Amino acid sequence: MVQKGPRPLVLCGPSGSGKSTLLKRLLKEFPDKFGFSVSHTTRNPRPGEKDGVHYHFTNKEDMTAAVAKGEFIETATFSGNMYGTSKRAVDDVRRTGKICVLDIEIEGVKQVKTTDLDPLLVFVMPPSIEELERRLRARNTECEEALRKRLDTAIREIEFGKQPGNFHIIIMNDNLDKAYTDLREFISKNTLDKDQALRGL
Ligand SMILES: Nc1ncnc2c1ncn2[C@@H]1O[C@H](COP(=O)(O)OP(=O)(O)OP(=O)(O)O)[C@@H](O)[C@H]1O
Repeated sequence: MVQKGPRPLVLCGPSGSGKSTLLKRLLKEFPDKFGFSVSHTTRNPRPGEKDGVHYHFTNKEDMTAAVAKGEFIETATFSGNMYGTSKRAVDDVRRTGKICVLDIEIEGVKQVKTTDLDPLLVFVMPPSIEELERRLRARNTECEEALRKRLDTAIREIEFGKQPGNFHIIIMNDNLDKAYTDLREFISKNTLDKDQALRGL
């Protein structure tokens, strides 16, 4: 059972839409207000990624066993790799009194909606598929095949993101400063608990 605490924040959107960039800015500006739920993944670390910080890096066998034991809130397979949020990862953040931020896939969002987590649901929208491709190419973290898969998936994700009722807000990440301001404003307005309100926003 996930412990009660501040309402979590879910960031979802196609690969390359800017979730990590927005999240990094939020955590940098408000280090004492937000905490990142560290996901598990079976994919290999990218250069610079640290185990336990960016992800808990694991393998399919261990992760499948932990999922079977009911240790995960949501899991998804993406580009051939498993991803998931463990109950412990969310509890670790909630125990500190911070707002727990989850960066998850659409399948994960659907699963989270069936739990009592009750998060604020944010979809980060890229300006276009063409621009998404430009950004992913410039990031230079994927091989051609992985990039193609991400772009194909992005088309379906954008459709889901646009459907009314699937998210509380769609943040258009055309201009990064504008997208960040929109995100901050949304969180500020929707943080109902006065104690966790983002004073000074
Ligand atoms: N508004 C923007 N304008 C231009 N470039 C941007 C903008 N937002 C993000 N980027 C760049 O696009 C790339 C993808 O962004 P980011 O890594 O944050 O995406 P992501 O959604 O977290 O992707 P993934 O799900 O694969 O981790 C990065 O190189 C980032 O610097």
